Amino acid sequence: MEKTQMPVAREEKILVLVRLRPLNEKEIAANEAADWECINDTTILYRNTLREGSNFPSAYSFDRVYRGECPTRQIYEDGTKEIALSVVKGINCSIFAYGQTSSGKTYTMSGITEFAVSLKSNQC
Ligand SMILES: Nc1ncnc2c1ncn2[C@@H]1O[C@H](COP(=O)(O)OP(=O)(O)OP(=O)(O)O)[C@@H](O)[C@H]1O
Repeated sequence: MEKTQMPVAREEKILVLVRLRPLNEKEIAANEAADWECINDTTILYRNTLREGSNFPSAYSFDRVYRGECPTRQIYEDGTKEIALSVVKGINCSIFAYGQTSSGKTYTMSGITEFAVSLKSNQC
């Protein structure tokens, strides 16, 4: 196929967002420090000194990353609202959370579900 006949690149269908959880009371009391830091809107940095000298990269980029203090509302607005609206319009899509235990999956998914439900009831 000639280059001019190549199909136009399709828009990306999968969006990967990373949300850092703030340290909880127990972690603060134990003087723990967060291992991850958002250094801009798309990159997180691993800053555990145990990894010093390792060959693993310390910066990882995603479609969007959110600091611990970022409210669920913001994550909903710029990360998942459009997807929720598509579902309301009958387009199949899904949102799922992945992460280690106590990382905030339930907290985030319950929060965005509440916003999505209020969006749907506002549309009825
Ligand atoms: N962004 C956040 N801001 C404040 N508190 C948070 C945040 N994320 C999680 N938490 C709190 O951290 C604790 C663990 O969160 P959560 O239960 O959502 O984790 P989980 O990933 O669903 O855990 P598990 O895999 O064990 O079910 C909860 O007490 C929750 O309220």
